[in-house]
Amino acid sequence: KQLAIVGCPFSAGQPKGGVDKGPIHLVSAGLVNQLEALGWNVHFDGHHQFEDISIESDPPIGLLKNPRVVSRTCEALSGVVSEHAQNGRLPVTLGGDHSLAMGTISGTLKHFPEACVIWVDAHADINTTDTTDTGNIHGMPVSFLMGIGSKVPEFDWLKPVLAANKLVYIGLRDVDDGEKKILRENKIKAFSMHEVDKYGISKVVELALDHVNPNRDLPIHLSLDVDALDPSVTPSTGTPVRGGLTFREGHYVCEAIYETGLMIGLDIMEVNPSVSDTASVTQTVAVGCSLTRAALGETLL
Ligand SMILES: N[C@@H](CCCCC(O)O)C(=O)O
Ligand SMILES: [Mn+2]
Ligand SMILES: [Mn+2]
Ligand SMILES: [Mn+2]
Repeated sequence: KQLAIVGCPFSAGQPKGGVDKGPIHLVSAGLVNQLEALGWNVHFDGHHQFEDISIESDPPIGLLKNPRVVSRTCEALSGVVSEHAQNGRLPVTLGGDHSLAMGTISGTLKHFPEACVIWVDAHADINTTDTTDTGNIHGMPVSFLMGIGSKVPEFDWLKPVLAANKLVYIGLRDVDDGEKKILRENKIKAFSMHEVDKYGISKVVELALDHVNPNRDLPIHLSLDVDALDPSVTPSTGTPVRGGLTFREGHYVCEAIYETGLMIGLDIMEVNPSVSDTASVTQTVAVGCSLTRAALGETLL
């Protein structure tokens, strides 16, 4: 069992400093040893300093902030991730903000074009250049991966690789009006916190898999934003939203996806060790590590 930890100190998809330090905190909390203890052969060749991608100037394009840095970083990340997948290593990307998913998901889908994506998040991250209110590209990766909305030439390298029927959300509770319209128009399946309350998390995971992976024969890319969990569980993140997944619900999702034996890509995103006090940071980093372990085979018995 081979995996590669791809540490991505990156924050240009959103305005808050600190999320670039997420990967460093996760690794220094012992994640490599923890995964080796689960029997994984872990490839970790240090954090990829994508941010040394020198951009002389990166003025906004419309509302979009840092578009060139985000685009070039994701393009480089896509190559790193697909190379690991090519070499039989499961890429585990540690963010960094969620705009990086343009790189991770295009990278894994290059090698596993029939893969489905399970997006665990408080947010849909599917704004387009026309619908974004903030211009923060971490709120937009899914629209770029699906080729929805007006083209942005800087992102021409990213071809539409994700079909609506291969995407499913779990944990949504803070979706912009423009995004709600996009979800409806594209018939994208989403299990919000209302459905989690209504059906319970195990039924939600089963229904989500039934939708994108009915025969349980397609590879799965799990893209997890730690803000999917309640802020009482993962407080140190840039866009916290009340009413999220409990500690156990978050871990159940990861455990259940591991149990399918189909996971070929994992993203652990939006840990921001600069948000909140030390105790909150320590807790959030510890939960990030335990979610990662749960997605990679750690069991309670
Ligand atoms: N929908 C908001 C918030 C996005 C939050 C992004 C996070 O989920 O990665 C925006 O577009 O700025
Ligand atoms: Mn490497
Ligand atoms: Mn997100
Ligand atoms: Mn989010």
